[in-house]
Amino acid sequence: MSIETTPNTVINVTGVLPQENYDVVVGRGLLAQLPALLGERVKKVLVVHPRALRLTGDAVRDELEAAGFTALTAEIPDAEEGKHIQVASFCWEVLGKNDFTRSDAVVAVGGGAVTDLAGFVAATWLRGVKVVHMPTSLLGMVDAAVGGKTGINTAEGKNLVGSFHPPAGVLVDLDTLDTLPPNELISGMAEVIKCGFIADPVILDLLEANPEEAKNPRSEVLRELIERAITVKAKVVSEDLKESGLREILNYGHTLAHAIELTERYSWRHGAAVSVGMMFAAELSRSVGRLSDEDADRHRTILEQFGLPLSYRRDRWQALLDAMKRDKKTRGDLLRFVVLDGIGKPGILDVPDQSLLFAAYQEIAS
Ligand SMILES: NC(=O)c1ccc[n+]([C@@H]2O[C@H](COP(=O)([O-])OP(=O)(O)OC[C@H]3O[C@@H](n4cnc5c(N)ncnc54)[C@H](O)[C@@H]3O)[C@@H](O)[C@H]2O)c1
Ligand SMILES: O=C(O)C(=O)C[C@@H](O)[C@H](O)[C@H](O)COP(=O)(O)O
Ligand SMILES: [Zn+2]
Repeated sequence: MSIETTPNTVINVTGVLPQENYDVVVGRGLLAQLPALLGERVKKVLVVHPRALRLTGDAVRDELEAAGFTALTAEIPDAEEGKHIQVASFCWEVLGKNDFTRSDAVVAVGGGAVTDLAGFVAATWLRGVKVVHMPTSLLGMVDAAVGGKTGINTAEGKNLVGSFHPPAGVLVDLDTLDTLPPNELISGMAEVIKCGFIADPVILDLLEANPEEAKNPRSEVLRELIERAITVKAKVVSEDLKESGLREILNYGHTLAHAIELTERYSWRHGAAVSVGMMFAAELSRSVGRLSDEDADRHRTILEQFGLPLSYRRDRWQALLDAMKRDKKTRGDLLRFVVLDGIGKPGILDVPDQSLLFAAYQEIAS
């Protein structure tokens, strides 16, 4: 009798220099690949994980110790609480007290908040050490762990401090999704849906045809969705790591989303905010005649199908506008939005006239 196993999928990301190329491996039981990925030069490894993933973090540390590394763990606060300068400072202290050198490494085990924080710590320690991401949330797998954006939040907004620091590799172990709470899976689905709207319409077809399977961590449908979304992201960041143009499309829905997250003091899941942000971007695209009614309405149907939020408070407009002025795509007084000219056809809309934004917001305000 033979046990059938699906082979791992490897998606390559091209770096600025050939030695900066890396692989995103998608499969099951991938922990054994970590030592080789870190390489022989690395002697010490800091495994960064949140409280909720203590057992997984310990398992990673034990695997590394067994392979001959000196490995230690840093347990950080959960979710957005972890993306804080004091948490980065705590990690720097651990690295300093344990004499981590430029040939040592950081491994992130957790959702997007952990990969953002650990990536930032790796980017800044001694001006840059190796980082490997082991994302454990859907959102981390399809988005945060790939592409090298790292960062923390400040009192003024989301991800306002950070750097581009691509990982040496990403291990997307689908087994970790078994313990992910369902609402977190739905949050990650918003970024999958985003990839469908900006680049890969097959994602939307798959979601519409298989809504239940898409939510099943063990299904082949979810695996295909994950691989397709990673492929979208990998292609974009391979062309434009530092967001000088094309990469802005990955920010579809995010201008309003980040403003909502700040206004809600990070009590909203990132994907939920992105869902409302995409509704807004679709309305904006429709209002300037760039997106058809049919394509704009498809946002509502798909997002609703997954129980993602579609609207936000009418009375918060001024606070949202103030926060959006600090979005990274803003240039001086000019707010800029990723819009759609059709499914899979993203573009940029410069908005000097705020009444246009207010009108689009009225369409999604509740
Ligand atoms: N750098 C990027 O390119 C990029 C892209 C997208 C999002 N992000 C950032 O990622 C963050 C959102 O990521 P997220 O949605 O993964 O949030 P998260 O990291 O806060 O994780 C969500 C929750 O799920 C828990 N969790 C994660 N994996 C688990 C598992 N396997 N089992 C049980 N619990 C688990 C976490 O402990 C947390 O409570 C945001 O800060 C966002 O800004 C960054
Ligand atoms: O990778 C990117 O580029 C993205 O925009 C992906 C987004 O999903 C992600 O939330 C990212 O962290 C947003 O970046 P920011 O530069 O707007 O903070
Ligand atoms: Zn995002």
